[in-house]
Amino acid sequence: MAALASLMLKSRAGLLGPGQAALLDSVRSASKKAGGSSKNLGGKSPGRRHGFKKQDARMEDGRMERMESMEPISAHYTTAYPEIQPDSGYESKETADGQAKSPPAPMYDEDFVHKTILVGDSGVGKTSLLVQFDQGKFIPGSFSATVGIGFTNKVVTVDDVKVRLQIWDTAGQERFRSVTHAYYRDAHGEANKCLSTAFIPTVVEMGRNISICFCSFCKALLLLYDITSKTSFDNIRAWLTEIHEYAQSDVVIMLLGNKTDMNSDRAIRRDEGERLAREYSVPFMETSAKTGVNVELAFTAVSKELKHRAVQHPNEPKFHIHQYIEAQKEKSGCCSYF
Ligand SMILES: Nc1nc2c(ncn2[C@@H]2O[C@H](COP(=O)(O)OP(=O)(O)OP(=O)(O)O)[C@@H](O)[C@H]2O)c(=O)[nH]1
Repeated sequence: MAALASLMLKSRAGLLGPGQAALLDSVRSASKKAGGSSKNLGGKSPGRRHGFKKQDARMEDGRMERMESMEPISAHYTTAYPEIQPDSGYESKETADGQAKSPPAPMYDEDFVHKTILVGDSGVGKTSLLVQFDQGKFIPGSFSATVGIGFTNKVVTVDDVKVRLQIWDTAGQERFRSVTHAYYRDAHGEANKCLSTAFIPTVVEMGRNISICFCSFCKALLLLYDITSKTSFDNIRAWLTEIHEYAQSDVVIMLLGNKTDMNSDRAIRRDEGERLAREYSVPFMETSAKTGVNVELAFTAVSKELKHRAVQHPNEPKFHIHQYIEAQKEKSGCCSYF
């Protein structure tokens, strides 16, 4: 509609090109056929809008253009011409009966990519968890440690919207990580320490290193331990300390106790995981990259949290990741905990 107003302004100023003049003519004649006029674009419209006030017609040089040829205060639009729709720039803040209108609900940008990282000691199952989530399979066999980093793009549909995750799989082995010597500059030019950087050995051998600074862009973090490894569980505190020191303060963190299919070799009881998670106020669940238990739920819960943090609709109840996981646990009667 703004485009139409602009066409009419140009028309009055004699600035229309041939194509634009033809377009304006066709809109006018279409409007007439619909029982309206150039003032009233289709009188059979179910929608009523306020707009085309004089201030709407302010020209670039600040002069006001008179708009008598269009209905001055209120006009109708018609659904018979879907290309002619009111745009938000002309929307009034009041409804027809003078009531204040609530602002339009914010839209979630489905093109936005949320960077998510898997961290934890070597061998806890980060790569396996990602493969299970991405491909729905578990590749058994000999363990080969991740070297450097890699990422997988995945789209998760939550609440009918698409949440794009870029999931980074990091190397758990210390020799592939450097925590203390890397810095990044934030949007304000401030130097900040990195949570973790990954060195890719072949590049390092060539005298250079490529480092990825996770804390500068990471929106969510899945922190894993292996329920059969006490060491990996004990190291969670160090990981969380590091995360809290270096990561963005609003990063979504989830603690996962992986390899629940190996219950007979369990070294860490479920309630120990729950207690640790409570201590750090992070959601927790036990997973198995082998059987797939809770793998999807972990990523869905994080996606929902990210989406709700990105945009909160005014009338939407606040999302609580803990409650969501608890509810899913009740639904499935299975295996997710805090
Ligand atoms: N039984 C069982 N084995 C698992 C599970 N997850 C991973 N594994 C096995 O554990 C070993 C290590 O798994 P990875 O996924 O490579 O571990 P990682 O955390 O990526 O290790 P790094 O790359 O060194 O950081 C592999 O032999 C996997 O097959 C699981 O849920 N259950």
